[in-house]
Amino acid sequence: MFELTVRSRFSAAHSLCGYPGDCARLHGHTWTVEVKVTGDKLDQLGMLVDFKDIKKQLSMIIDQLDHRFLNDIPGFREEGVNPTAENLAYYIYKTLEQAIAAIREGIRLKEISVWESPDAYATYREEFN
Ligand SMILES: Nc1nc2c(c(=O)[nH]1)N=C([C@H](O)[C@H](O)COP(=O)(O)OP(=O)(O)OP(=O)(O)O)CN2
Ligand SMILES: [Zn+2]
Repeated sequence: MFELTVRSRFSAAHSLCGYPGDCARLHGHTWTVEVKVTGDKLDQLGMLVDFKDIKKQLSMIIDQLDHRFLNDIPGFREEGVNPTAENLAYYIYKTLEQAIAAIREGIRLKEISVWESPDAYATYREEFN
């Protein structure tokens, strides 16, 4: 099994409704997003999948989040979901899942991690048999 990892960053504000402290107020982070992709077979170039193809998918979702108020993004606002690191990891996973699998047969999105700061991050993954 091979595993590829690509990271990117974006800046965005959020507030955590109902949070018993400062994080309920408007504030921002430089978020880091990490994508992990797995699969068994390399292509004729010796790649599981071109990093560029993963970066392209990641940059599309990053463009939708960068310099935004995350609470206003559909998926958070409409559902009344707080844009925590956990919920962002889930949101990005669900947004990228199909597009990553479509890059090449036999590869799949393993997990998404989202850092709020260099010291704190959340990961979402789905278990497959
Ligand atoms: N499980 C989670 N806990 C917290 C989240 C989260 O998304 N998931 N988010 C927050 C707030 O967004 C908060 O801004 C982050 O707080 P913290 O990690 O403490 O980061 P700071 O930059 O404020 O660091 P300090 O060391 O506290 O100054 C809170 N919890
Ligand atoms: Zn925060």
